[in-house]
Amino acid sequence: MPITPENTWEAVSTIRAQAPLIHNITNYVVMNSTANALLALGASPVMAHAREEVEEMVSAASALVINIGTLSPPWVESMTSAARKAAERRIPIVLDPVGAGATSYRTRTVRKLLDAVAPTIIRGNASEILALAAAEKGRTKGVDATEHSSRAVEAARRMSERYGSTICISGETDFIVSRQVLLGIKNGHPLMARVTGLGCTASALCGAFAAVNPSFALAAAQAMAIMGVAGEMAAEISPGPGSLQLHFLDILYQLTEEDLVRRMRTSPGAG
Ligand SMILES: Nc1ncnc2c1ncn2[C@@H]1O[C@H](COP(=O)(O)OP(=O)(O)O)[C@@H](O)[C@H]1O
Ligand SMILES: Cc1ncsc1CCOP(=O)(O)O
Ligand SMILES: [Mg+2]
Repeated sequence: MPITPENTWEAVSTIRAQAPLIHNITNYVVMNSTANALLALGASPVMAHAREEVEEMVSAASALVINIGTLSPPWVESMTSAARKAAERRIPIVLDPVGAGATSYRTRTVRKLLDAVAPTIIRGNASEILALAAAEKGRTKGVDATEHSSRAVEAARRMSERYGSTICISGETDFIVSRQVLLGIKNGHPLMARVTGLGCTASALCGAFAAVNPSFALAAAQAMAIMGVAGEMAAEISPGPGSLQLHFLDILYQLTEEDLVRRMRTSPGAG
C-alpha cells in the first residue's frame, strides 16, 4: 500500500487510541528524549536493559527497539535475549546501529545481532548502513553520517535481501528500502541534525508505527514522514537546536491530519 497523509494519520490515531507499549534498550544519551517523543506521539515507552527482566518486559510489549549507542558486553547480552524472545513472539524489532563503522566493536556487534535475529526494521544514517553492508570501510564520524543518504540505497537493498528487513536510511532525504519498496521522504530540516538523539527518536517512532501496522515498510515510512513534518514545523519557529528539541515534542503532540496533508512530500524511487 503506498504511503498517504490519510493512512499516516490513521496510524497516528491508532497509536493515540491504543498507546502501545514500546520496549527500548537504548543509550544513556537519549533515554529521556526518546521516551518523551514516544509519549508525545501517544505511545507508552519503557526503558529496560537488565538481563534479568528483558524477556519478561518484551513479552508484554508491542514492539522492541534496540539501540547500540552506548553499548557494552552485558547490554549486548540483554539485546540478544530480548531480540530472540521478540522474534519467538512475533513482536516487531527495530534496530538502530548507532556508530556502526566508527569502531570495529560496534560494527562487529551489530553484525552478530543481525545474525542472531533479523530485525523487522533497521534505521540508521548513511554511514552506518554502508558500514553494515560492508560496501565500504567505516566512514562514520562518531555517531554522525559523512555520506549523503542516497549513497547507501544500494547497500540497503543488499541488506534487505540478506535479512528480509526494511531498511530506513535517514538524512536530507529519508529512504525506505525493502525487497519490494523504494521510497524517498523529503521532509525535515537541516537543524534536526544539530540535536542529538533525533535519529534515535526516528528509530523509536518506527517501533510505535510497527506496533500498529503489520506492513512494516509502510510503518517505517509513516514514522519518518511524521519525524520530518514535526521536525520542519518545529524548525520554522526555533532559532536554534535547544528550542527545536522542545518545539519538536510539542508539535508531535499537537500534530493534525491537516499538517500531514499540507506538508508530506514522498516520492517512489531514489530520485
Ligand atoms: N539535512 C537534513 N534535512 C532534512 N532532515 C534531516 C536532515 N538531516 C537529518 N534530518 C532528519 O533528522 C532525523 C535524524 O536523522 P539523522 O540525523 O540522519 O540521524 P542520526 O542522528 O542517527 O545520524 C531524521 O528524521 C532525518 O530525516
Ligand atoms: C552522541 C551519542 N553518543 C553515543 S549515543 C549518542 C546519541 C546518538 O543519537 P543520534 O544518532 O540519534 O543523533
Ligand atoms: Mg543515530
